[in-house]
Amino acid sequence: LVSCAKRAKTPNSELAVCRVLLAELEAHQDAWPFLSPVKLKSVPGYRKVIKKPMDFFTIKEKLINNMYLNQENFIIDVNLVFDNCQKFNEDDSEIGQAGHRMKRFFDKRWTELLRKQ
Ligand SMILES: Cn1cc(C(=O)NCCCNC(=O)c2ccc(F)cc2)ccc1=O
Repeated sequence: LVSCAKRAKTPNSELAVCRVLLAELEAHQDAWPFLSPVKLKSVPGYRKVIKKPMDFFTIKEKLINNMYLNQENFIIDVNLVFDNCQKFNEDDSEIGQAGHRMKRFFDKRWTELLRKQ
């Protein structure tokens, strides 16, 4: 028998993992700084320092509107949230600490979910 070709992951099954993971990020107790876009008018300097703002609500919108072609683009946006946070906030600040905890959580869950696929 010819061995069946490795089943290609269809984009929607790839993105299903992204939806699961985003829901877990949003439910995390340290998610509060990232749930909505940083208010550029009320956070002095943010607009100048952070060239590509990103947040979990925007990521959810992009998932719903099929703006991610694959998991990679989703991961890039999630990491943008954490990279922006590290750039703008001191490591020992409230928001800086939340960002480090959220990044550790994301990295752990992503590898767990990917190993399962
Ligand atoms: C990532 N980042 C966030 C802020 C920031 O000021 N973010 C808003 C905090 C206030 N938002 C809340 O407290 C909140 C939001 C939603 C919710 F469901 C419960 C509480 C500033 C710099 C920065 O780099």
